[in-house]
Amino acid sequence: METEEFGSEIARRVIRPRPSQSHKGNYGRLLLIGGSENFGGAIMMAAEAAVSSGAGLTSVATDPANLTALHARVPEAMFMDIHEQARVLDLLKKQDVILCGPGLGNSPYALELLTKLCQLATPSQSLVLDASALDLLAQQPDLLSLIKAKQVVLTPHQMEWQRLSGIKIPDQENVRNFQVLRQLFPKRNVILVLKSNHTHVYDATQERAYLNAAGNPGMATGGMGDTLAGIIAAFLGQFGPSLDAVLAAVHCHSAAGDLLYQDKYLVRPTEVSAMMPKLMKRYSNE
Ligand SMILES: NC(=O)C1=CN([C@@H]2O[C@H](COP(=O)(O)OP(=O)(O)OC[C@H]3O[C@@H](n4cnc5c(N)ncnc54)[C@H](O)[C@@H]3O)[C@@H](O)[C@H]2O)[C@@H](O)CC1
Ligand SMILES: Nc1ncnc2c1ncn2[C@@H]1O[C@H](COP(=O)(O)OP(=O)(O)O)[C@@H](O)[C@H]1O
Ligand SMILES: [Mg+2]
Repeated sequence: METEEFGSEIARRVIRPRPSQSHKGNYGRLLLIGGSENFGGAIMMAAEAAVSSGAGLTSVATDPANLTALHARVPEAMFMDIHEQARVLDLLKKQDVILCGPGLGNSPYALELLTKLCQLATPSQSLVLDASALDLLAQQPDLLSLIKAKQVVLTPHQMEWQRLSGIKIPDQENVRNFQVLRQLFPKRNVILVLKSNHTHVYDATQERAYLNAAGNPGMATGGMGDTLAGIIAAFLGQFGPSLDAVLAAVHCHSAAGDLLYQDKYLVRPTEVSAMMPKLMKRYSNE
């Protein structure tokens, strides 16, 4: 099975100049769910990435311990107490994109909320599942059959994919990944972003595999995946739920990292977010 390499061409195609006649409602309503008391940074980095990548409206359902830091770091984002379940589920209904998982943890409440999310996400919504959400699904794979969302994007690193798919890291090649995706998602409305130093993207609809040409080892820093998840959510909300939007997000995340790596030994995830507006402007004009 062939693997197609992708680079900046996809970002140039997806990211277009914004029309004057537009408002925040046109660029995606996002709900980000995650950030336990101990892992608040993960959902804050995802929120910062989403806002910096052009999301129209970003809400964050997280532990109240993170409220002050979230507002100090990303005042553009709206806060909701993750424990107020009825309010979170009500807010969920009004979203274009829901990202669940960064720093969520694996508490019984996290599993309860993820279960409701799988049940309630509608066919007009996109769902991005990352980090703890993937580990919870590895424990309860039956939840996947509840999902009615239009588009599901899974963003595991290799260890998370091993837990969810049962495929050991050295064996995570194209054919086996597609076999598991078919089993987990009979409707095949899923895109797998399998993260590593050579991130691959698997589109289950077309059964095609793509290889990200950009990226560097300076990006091997905690929070870099949380940042990617926020960028993917923002691109889905703003450019529509498509494979191209996901590929463009994966490319931009790595390309921003490569620009920073030119004169820095390491790349901080928050610097990648800060680079996004400039990078998107450049691609939109090319
Ligand atoms: N500042 C924060 O609050 C952060 C919180 N985080 C959260 O911490 C929780 C646990 O996530 P982790 O990913 O740390 O834990 P995991 O236990 O899922 O995976 C991490 C381990 O997997 C192994 N591994 C093998 N191949 C890998 C690959 N290609 N990429 C990455 N790891 C690979 C590594 O040994 C690594 O230590 C998640 O909820 C996550 O969102 C992390 O995102 C880091 C930052
Ligand atoms: N050596 C590397 N080369 C290129 N990209 C890397 C490298 N190491 C990590 N990355 C990227 O950083 C991100 C790490 O994601 P993840 O492990 O989920 O981080 P976290 O959960 O800490 O936010 C992925 O997008 C991955 O492709
Ligand atoms: Mg991660």
